[in-house]
Amino acid sequence: FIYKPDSIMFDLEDAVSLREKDSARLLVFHALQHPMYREIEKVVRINPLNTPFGLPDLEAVVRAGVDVIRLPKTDSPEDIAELETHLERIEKACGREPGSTRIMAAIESAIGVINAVAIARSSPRLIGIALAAFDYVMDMQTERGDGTELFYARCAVLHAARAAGIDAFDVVWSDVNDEAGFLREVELIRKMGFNGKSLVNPRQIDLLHNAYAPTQQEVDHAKRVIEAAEEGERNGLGVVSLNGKMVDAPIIDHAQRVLERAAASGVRQ
Ligand SMILES: CC(C)(COP(=O)(O)OP(=O)(O)OC[C@H]1O[C@@H](n2cnc3c(N)ncnc32)[C@H](O)[C@@H]1OP(=O)(O)O)[C@@H](O)C(=O)NCCC(=O)NCCSC(=O)C[C@@](O)(CC(=O)O)C(=O)O
Ligand SMILES: [Mg+2]
Repeated sequence: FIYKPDSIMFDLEDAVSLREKDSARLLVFHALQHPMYREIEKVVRINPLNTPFGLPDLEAVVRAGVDVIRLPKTDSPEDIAELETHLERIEKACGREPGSTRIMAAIESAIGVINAVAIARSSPRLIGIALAAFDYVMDMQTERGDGTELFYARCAVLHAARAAGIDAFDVVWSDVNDEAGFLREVELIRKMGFNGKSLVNPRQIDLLHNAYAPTQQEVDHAKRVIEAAEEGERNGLGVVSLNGKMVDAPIIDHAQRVLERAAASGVRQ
């Protein structure tokens, strides 16, 4: 995988026309079992369970070894409970370890945003919740713009994820040729605290990883914080100072996170 994505997502929902739902499902069923995808986290966006395609999608991809189900248009914790009931049954039927299929809930409506906390806390299978903008702005009777239209939804989804201890993923950026616009949006969501973003094109992978990578300056500072903290500990001090600034537990945690992110994504270019 030359692009080094964190995971790969196969879509059976809105990127697949109604006439091609069955053939797409079969393709994904085989792709999931291909050795090429053995090492990477495999996500499948199934169709909603209130359509004729949702359950056949689930039956096929769980048997084929999917890692994470992305449930589109999640409006309530009951949607997750329904998915879980089916997952338990299918895992048992095909001999998969119970609970091993994880869930990412995509929130795409006003009611989904309102219920974000209940959704995020509804299952131990949830690895994260994602905001999906295009359906959401339709529901809100507005349109995609500079992000003002997503202001409340982003805050709500992010807080729900944090309160539940799971990841939060931002919306897709669909104009793949507008690199500057993509980077502006990435900068905003990184500062807000999102763990990342759903992507639609391989050209976006490196840009996103690079924007999330800490700068050399941040890495150097994090190392000095850790050194100062270690020295403080040797001297029995709870709080130490580095260049006149207080270094205490949250600052040390932050420094450790910067170093972890550098180990995962390198240093920003
Ligand atoms: C955007 C574009 C048409 C641009 O085409 P272009 O042709 O200009 O792309 P190029 O860069 O020229 O391609 C260079 C090379 O990369 C290959 N390549 C391109 N894309 C690739 C890819 N995704 N995966 C692997 N490979 C890829 C390509 O095959 C070529 O390979 P090669 O020929 O070998 O050189 C194309 O990317 C694309 O279709 N993306 C997927 C769209 C998608 O997934 N939509 C559904 C999810 S959103 C949604 O539903 C809304 C939502 O529901 C969201 C939510 O729920 O979050 C809501 O409500 O908001
Ligand atoms: Mg959608």
